Amino acid sequence: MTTTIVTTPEPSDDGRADVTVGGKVLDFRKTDPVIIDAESVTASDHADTDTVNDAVTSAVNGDETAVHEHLAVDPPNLFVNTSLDIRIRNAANGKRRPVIAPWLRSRTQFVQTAKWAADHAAHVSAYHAVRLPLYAGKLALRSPIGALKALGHAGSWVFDLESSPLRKQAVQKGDGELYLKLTRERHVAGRVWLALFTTVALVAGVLVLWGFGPWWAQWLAVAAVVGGLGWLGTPSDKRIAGRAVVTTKAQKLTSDVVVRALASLGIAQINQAVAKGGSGITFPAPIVRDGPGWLATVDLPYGVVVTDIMERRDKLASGLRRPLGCVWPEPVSEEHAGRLRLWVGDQDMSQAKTGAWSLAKTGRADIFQPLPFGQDQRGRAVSFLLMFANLLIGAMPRQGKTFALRIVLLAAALDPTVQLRIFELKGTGDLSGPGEKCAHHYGTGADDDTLMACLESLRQVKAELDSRAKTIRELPREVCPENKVTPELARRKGLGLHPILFAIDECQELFSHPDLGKEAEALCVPIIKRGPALGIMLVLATQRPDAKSLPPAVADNMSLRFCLRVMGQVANDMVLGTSAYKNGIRATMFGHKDKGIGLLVGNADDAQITRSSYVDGPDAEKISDRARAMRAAAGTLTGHAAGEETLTGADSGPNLLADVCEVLPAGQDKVWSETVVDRLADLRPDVYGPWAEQDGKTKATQLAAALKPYGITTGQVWGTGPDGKTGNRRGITRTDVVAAYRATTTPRDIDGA
Ligand SMILES: Nc1ncnc2c1ncn2[C@@H]1O[C@H](COP(=O)(O)OP(=O)(O)OP(=O)(O)O)[C@@H](O)[C@H]1O
Repeated sequence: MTTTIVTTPEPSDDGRADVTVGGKVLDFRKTDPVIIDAESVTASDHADTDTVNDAVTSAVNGDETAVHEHLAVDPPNLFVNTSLDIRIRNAANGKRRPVIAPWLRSRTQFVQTAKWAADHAAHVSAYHAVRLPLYAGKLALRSPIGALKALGHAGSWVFDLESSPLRKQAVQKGDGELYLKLTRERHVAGRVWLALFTTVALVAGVLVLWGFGPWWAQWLAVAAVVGGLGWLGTPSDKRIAGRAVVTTKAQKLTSDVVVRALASLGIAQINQAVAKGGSGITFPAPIVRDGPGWLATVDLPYGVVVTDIMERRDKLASGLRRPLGCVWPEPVSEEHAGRLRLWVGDQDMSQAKTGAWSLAKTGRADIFQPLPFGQDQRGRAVSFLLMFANLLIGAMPRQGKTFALRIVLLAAALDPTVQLRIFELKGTGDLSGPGEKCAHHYGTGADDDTLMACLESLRQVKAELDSRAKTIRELPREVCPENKVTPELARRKGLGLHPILFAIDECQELFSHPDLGKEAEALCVPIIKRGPALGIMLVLATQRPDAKSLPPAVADNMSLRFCLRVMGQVANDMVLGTSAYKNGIRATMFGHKDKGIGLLVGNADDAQITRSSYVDGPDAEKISDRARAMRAAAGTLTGHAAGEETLTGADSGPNLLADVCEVLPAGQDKVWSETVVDRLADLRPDVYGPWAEQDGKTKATQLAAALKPYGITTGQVWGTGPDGKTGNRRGITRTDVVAAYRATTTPRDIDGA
């Protein structure tokens, strides 16, 4: 096998030197020769020989044994001068650094940085302030030594002791001329007089200060003298003040360290590759600083896939000599299965300080824009667009599922146009902030009443699907070109297209209920499928992601998924989607300490390791108060938050209006009352079955009586019966029912448009 030796071109200003090989830019950072396997450089690699020759000197070496791949991937230590043309070319290719640092351009980042600087200064000042007596004691103890040193230096200067060795040397060499010259230059007499004068002046100054000076000046003088002498008397290897902040600088990540760590995983192909005569491990890009850590891109030996590395993350961390929470291997999905992106943080992600949630203190959210959610392992903000999507959150117990859900609900609460329906089926009141203060429907507990109320709310939302679809269908094209809810439509008076966020925490309680589970599934599936375009978002959270607790028809159709630590492949795939585990998207890699850290799928091309922002209970209450005030001002405080009970719960039976809406499909505007009753009996035989057992006229009277409290009247309607007979009979108008139903669920118009 032949080997092409490529000498590294001279680096650019920033220490980078780019070589174009095979259409890819290889970025070298060292001046060492780089050896790449000739097989990896195809004919096309040499097509643009001018480009390559500018930077690359190729030579063919027939030595079969020298087939190693060593890319100069380690960060540079030296700045090397470069010729002007290469500098210009590299500058043209290079990334321009911003004229004004990004943190100075972003108000949030500026405030964060200023806050950090103020905090830091306050900490350092407080640290040293409490240690001032200690520092004073140290200085006082060291001041006698300092005084002796000062006298020594002064004596040596006055009597010109520094030149004494030179004079001795002149005597030893017998160089009389030099001796005389050195003696003439001594000026000892002048220095003695100056020293005497200075001493007298000092003594006089001390006496004057002692006799006539104010007390503070006397103490200041004592402090200055003792401090100065103490400083002089401090040994060079000792400090006076301690360190207020100890920085733990993480070890630089180099290719050697990465190869060593990979070799420690016990994977046969890697061991063969790194053994003498093996093909080695290649780095298609240099190891670079990336946020608060290092990023290495590695091409694993043939046959090794990234998932092999991910499932040995703990061993990899041991090989890198870093805490587990610092080591984050990921596949590079757009490349081959053996390309590994390894990010090694300076600090354990679970220990690293996350910034405050951006909406924690001020600001309002817009549901049509990405909602701030957390940070990735590199400290970059992670937000996602919940509008037109559904979200599934899953995890083992106590890993941060409810905290993550709460962030989403608080963000939605801060957009007053969003109607919240929140059911927290654990019963601990974790979501009581947004639930009690802002939600249209709110329930807490796993009892039958709460489950029935949740189901009833779901029925209402399900019934909304048809009425919203009809509303959208009937809107002029220019108003609704995409046939979906827009911010303008969501605010339009009377349209009833306001966004609805339906959240169920511990949804397994509902889905696994022997009587209600099936209906809950039947309601959620169409909401998940049709809801997003109609402005309805479903957010489910569960600690038991299995087929019984989370029906596959529900789990399969969720578009956004956030999975915190889970134990196995089944739970992983249930939350993150089929084959996620096989594709290396594994929330099983998280440990017990990784609270709030999970994989977010559906927001970007690749799964994002994300830590949800931390907002504790008291802070959530304050944010909810803010959101409630916004809603009150916008006139969107409805239902539970406004003190009205629009849910009937188990005892009061299902919602008649929602049910009538459901059995009257869009397009059937006028329907005989007896037909409506028959359909209601089909929908819910246990409730409406007895109504349907009566004759046609009685059925109509029964329905009229039931609808009367809602202001709905019946009238003569032309229609066709099940037997095909047509005629004029008592019936209802669909628009009347929809309008009455909306009056119970729709918040008032936001902007009065
Ligand atoms: N983003 C976060 N950062 C740091 N710690 C967090 C974060 N989110 C949650 N935690 C910690 O994890 C603990 C458990 O969180 P949470 O109550 O959300 O878990 P859970 O999965 O909902 O639990 P359960 O299954 O019992 O309902 C919290 O008490 C909190 O201290």
